[in-house]
Amino acid sequence: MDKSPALLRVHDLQAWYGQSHVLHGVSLEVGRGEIVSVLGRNGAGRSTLLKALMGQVRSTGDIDFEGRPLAGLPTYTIAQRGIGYVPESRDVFPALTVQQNLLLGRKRGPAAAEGWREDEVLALFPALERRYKVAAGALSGGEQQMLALGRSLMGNPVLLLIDEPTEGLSPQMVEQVAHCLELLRQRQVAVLLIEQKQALALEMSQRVYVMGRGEMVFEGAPVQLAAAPALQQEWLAL
Ligand SMILES: Nc1ncnc2c1ncn2[C@@H]1O[C@H](COP(=O)(O)OP(=O)(O)OP(=O)(O)O)[C@@H](O)[C@H]1O
Repeated sequence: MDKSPALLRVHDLQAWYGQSHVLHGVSLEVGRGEIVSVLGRNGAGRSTLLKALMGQVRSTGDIDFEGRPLAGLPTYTIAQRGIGYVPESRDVFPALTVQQNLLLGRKRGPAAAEGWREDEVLALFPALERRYKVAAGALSGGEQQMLALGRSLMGNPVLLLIDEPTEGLSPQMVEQVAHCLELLRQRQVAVLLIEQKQALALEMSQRVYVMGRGEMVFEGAPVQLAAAPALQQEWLAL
């Protein structure tokens, strides 16, 4: 398949919560500037995959980013290497204002001259601009999700791991997230996306993985998945 050279290479990733073995040898690649989605039913292990990449759950396996190993490094160092992470949990500092949250995002990622400017991030998410001086804890859930995404851009990531960015958002905000993904693509920021809205994920992605019970069960182009109804029925239908 035609794709850019791998930016992220994961091989035989296993992960556990206590005694519970959740990832059973996951392998995947993300090319430089590539948007890749991981689809699956609830509980398939997609969020755990992102957490394992960020060093937040007990795991084994090889993880190489820009040709250097990542496994075993602390989350802070992984972020400094250029990987941004937007978890499902609306990860903002509630007592700090929108502005302060965005500025903290700048400190999380690698220092670089060509980072996202604050005004560019605010232009993407007008609700944040309107509430610039408001404490993040007073924002709606959807606005907090926008802020978490905006803050991760401020860290100037090379690769963004995004977990269900559109969950619970209004249609207008979903459009803003889609526009954000489009800009990431244009700027050659790679994305590993978990997205429950399958049509959106397929539209935005160059490649798709499907996960089932802690393993990858499909890898291919969105059109290949669309042409595989039996596979969709087995691993994606509710
Ligand atoms: N903190 C935890 N402790 C124990 N088990 C967990 C924990 N978090 C998730 N699990 C279990 O790990 C498995 C994978 O969950 P995970 O959240 O990665 O799935 P997912 O594909 O992201 O689906 P969802 O959208 O429901 O989060 C599930 O069986 C889930 O119950």
